[in-house]
Formats: sequence, structure tokens, C-alpha cells
Amino acid sequence: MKPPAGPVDASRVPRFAGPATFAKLPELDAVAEADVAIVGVPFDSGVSYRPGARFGPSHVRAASKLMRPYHPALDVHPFGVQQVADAGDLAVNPFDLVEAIDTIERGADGLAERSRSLLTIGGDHTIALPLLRSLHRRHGPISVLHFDAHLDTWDTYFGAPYTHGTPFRRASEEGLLDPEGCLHVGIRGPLYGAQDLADDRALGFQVVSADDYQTHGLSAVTDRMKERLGDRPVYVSIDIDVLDPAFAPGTGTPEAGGLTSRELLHTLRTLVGCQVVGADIVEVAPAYDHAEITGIAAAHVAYELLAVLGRNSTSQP
Ligand SMILES: N=C(N)NCCCC(=O)O
Ligand SMILES: [Zn+2]
Ligand SMILES: [Zn+2]
Repeated sequence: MKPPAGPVDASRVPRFAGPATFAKLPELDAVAEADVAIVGVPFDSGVSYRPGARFGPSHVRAASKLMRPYHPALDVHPFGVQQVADAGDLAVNPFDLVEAIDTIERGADGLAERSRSLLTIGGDHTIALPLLRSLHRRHGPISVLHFDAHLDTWDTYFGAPYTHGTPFRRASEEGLLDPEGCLHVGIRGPLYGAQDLADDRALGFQVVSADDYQTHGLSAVTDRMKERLGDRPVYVSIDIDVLDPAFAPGTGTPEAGGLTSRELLHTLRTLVGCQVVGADIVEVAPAYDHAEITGIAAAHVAYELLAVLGRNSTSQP
């Protein structure tokens, strides 16, 4: 079998030369099919505060040029054991949120015919809803492993049902989620009221707070996470604001007291052996970034997920 087409070799072509695909990977059209397709969704019409996540995909791609081929902690070549390719961006309507959601769902359906799984770079968190609709069609009810400062299970803003604070309530109402397997990680900060948490529980979510990392420790958190997920199909949705603003200032609704990038990367690494069927990284808003801090964090989070997918693809059934 032909080995996967890998990234451009950084010892032959400078990293900063050539087209800015994720990690200098080939475009999806160049390889026809992939195990993992990386797709950008430059959309931020669902935000409640600072705009700018529409520029997230290009920022994360730009910050991903330094990736190297070998992941030592997982002993895997994420681009060698599986074909990873960059599918470019979906062209979503910034003026019509409902149409945009539909375009994303259809885009994800189309890409699912050409790749085993999708890693989506947002974009604001609204985009998780159509991505879950598409996944549900193939996998049935999904366990959402949701990294975020925010619950994103609120009902409406200004009466609007589709926003970046509401995707998981809509997904739950539509029956897309497995209520026995959903979990938020990294929750913190002020809420609108105590009812937010009661509603969230009723929708099928459990909460690991940012504070739990300190109170119970990293391995207690990852043990609890893996127990909750079991062998269910898991969608990993990562809002970059799960990180403390010190590690991810470039985002739209920052909250103090968040995870370190080391904690997040380690937590993701323990997903080896879980049935990860798709993932997103959302809410990178480069206008508030400094020195590419947030872009680099997001690119490394993506690499970590690719390493997990690579390890899972090579493990024996
Ligand atoms: N999904 C993100 N990043 N934020 C949701 C915050 C919604 C709010 O303004 O209450
Ligand atoms: Zn958030
Ligand atoms: Zn969010």
C-alpha cells in the first residue's frame, strides 16, 4: 500500500514558504480521500460579545507551520499512520445564520464521503450544532466531550435560538446526543443563575469544572472523563476559551481561572482508546491574540487530536 502523502518536508522547503494548509499537509483534492480531513469554518455571526472568530481558521493554519512529524508521548507519527489532508474552508453566509448552519451540515456530509473523520477549525461555537447533526446521521446519538469555560446549553439570546451559547441545548432537544455520555470540562466563571446548571444537568451533561483540576488533580479528572465516555462514539468539541486567557487571549468571551495548555494537551492525550468520531476547535479570534499565543495553542491541540486519532487507527480491535 502506498504510504500517506505527508506534510512538505521542512528540511527542504522553508516552513514559511508555500500555501498555508494545516501543518503544510496536502490539500484534500490532491489525495482524493483521507482518513482525517481538516476543514475551516470561517463563521462568527453567532457571537454574543467580541467578534472575529471568522479569522480563526487562517490564523490556526498559519500557527501550525512548526508541527513536526513525530509525537513522542504517544509514540506515533500522526501524518504517517493515516492520511491527513486539508479540505480548505466552507463558504458560509455571514448574513444568514440559518443558511450558514445548513451549509455547514451539508459541507460536513459531503466531506464525510471523502474522509473517515473530520477535524473542524472554527469559527464560533454555533458551528458544533450542524456538525453534530451530520455526525448523528452516521453514528446515532453522540457523546459530546465539551471543553469550554461556558456551558453553551443556554436557551436563547435576544430570542435567537442559534448562537454560540446555545448549540448543545439545540443538539440535545433534537435528540442528537447520548445523555449518558456527555461531559463539559473546564467550566468556570459567572452564570446567569443557578438554574443554568440544573437545566444543563437535565439536558444530559455532567460538569468537570476548571477548579476540579486543582482540587482533585489531573488523573482524577481524566479517569472520570474516560469512565463517562466508555466505548460510546465521542465528539470532542474544544472551545479555546477553556484555556486561561494567559494561554489563549485571542478569543471572544474570555474567563479568568482556566486550564493551562499543558493540562488540556494531557487530558486530550488520554483519549487514546476512546471512539473519537470527530472534533472541532472553535472560538479563536486572532484580533485579540498576541504573538500567536492562541493560534499556537490551537494548532497544538489539533496536533494532539491527530495523534490520538493516529494511535486509535493503528490499535488492534
Ligand atoms: N461559546 C462561547 N465561547 N461563549 C458563550 C458565551 C455566551 C454568553 O455570552 O453568555
Ligand atoms: Zn466558551
Ligand atoms: Zn463555547
